[in-house]
Amino acid sequence: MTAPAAPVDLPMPVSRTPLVRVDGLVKHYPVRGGVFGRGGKRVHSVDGVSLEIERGEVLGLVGESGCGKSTLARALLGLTPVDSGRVMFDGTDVSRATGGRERKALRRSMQLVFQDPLSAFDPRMRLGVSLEAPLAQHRLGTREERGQRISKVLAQVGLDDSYAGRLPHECSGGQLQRAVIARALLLRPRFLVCDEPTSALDASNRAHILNLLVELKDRLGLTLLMISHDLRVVRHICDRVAVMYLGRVVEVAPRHRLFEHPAHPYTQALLASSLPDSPQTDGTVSTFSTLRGEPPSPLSPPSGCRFHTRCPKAQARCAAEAPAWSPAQSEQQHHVACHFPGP
Ligand SMILES: Nc1ncnc2c1ncn2[C@@H]1O[C@H](COP(=O)(O)OP(=O)(O)OP(=O)(O)O)[C@@H](O)[C@H]1O
Repeated sequence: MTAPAAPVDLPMPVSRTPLVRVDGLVKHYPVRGGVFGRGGKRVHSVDGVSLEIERGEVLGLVGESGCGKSTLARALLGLTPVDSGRVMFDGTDVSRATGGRERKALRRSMQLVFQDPLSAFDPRMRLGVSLEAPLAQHRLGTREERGQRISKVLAQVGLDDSYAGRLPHECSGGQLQRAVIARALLLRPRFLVCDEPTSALDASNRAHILNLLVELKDRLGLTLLMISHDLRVVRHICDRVAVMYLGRVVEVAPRHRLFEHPAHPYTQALLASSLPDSPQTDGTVSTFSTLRGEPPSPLSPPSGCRFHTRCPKAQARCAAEAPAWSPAQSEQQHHVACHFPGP
């Protein structure tokens, strides 16, 4: 099957040494069976995404459910084949790293922190056994050295050695999420993709886990991609934020710029819907319109700007032409893909 062409390339500012660089990434899923199968339709999950993640930063990725965040994350990690585009991790092409040694090195460097701690571990296995598996798979250390490594990562996430002997159901949700993070740290990665790491937790555990991630990032020199539909999570810990809508990134900005001067109407609506009482820099409360209606189907996304069917500012041009990237209000690090950006 021929790969669909990237509908738009989204040229982003090029940093000399980003840890991760994504160029025009496209991932469409074929729909088999059912009424859609006959027409050979495809789900446009990720549709021409380009972005960079700097070393040592926490990049937030936000957007409504189904906009393609997890698909993008899996593609970044080389866990799903892409149709076109490229992911470079520290100079290595992730999608082309097929050699055993290169793939193994990438697997060790890039780790995923799952969102549901309960399903992350085999319920019948003690945590220590589950934690030893990745070390054994990579043939790292003797039995004793693996035990020492497990103790070390457990300590790093705030759990004592006794947790190695526990079954998953003998831990609370917060403790289990710490164990999930410990497992991600076992192989000494440099890049963690955290896919909704706190969505299954209550407010107090959520704050503890987010603080732990920031602390580990600083202590271990990690780079993080923090995926969340919850803007409060992103506001809490991210340096920059990328906003995704229906398979495309529409705005990227440093955190304070995004929350105080959102330029894309979608970002503005997302903020107004999720954080209605959030004060602006001038002390007033957001006056942006909240999100209207449901996102269109990713099986046949709208032409031009994908947000035009829900956008309060939409004009004829928005349906006809996909907007190119431009700096928002001449801010170097703030970029937006919109024909009519701004307040
Ligand atoms: N394996 C798959 N086969 C077919 N369609 C898929 C597959 N995985 C994801 N999709 C579709 O791709 C689109 C993007 O899904 P994805 O899970 O990446 O979005 P998301 O933003 O992470 O959503 P959520 O926040 O709900 O997890 C959705 O329409 C989804 O149904």
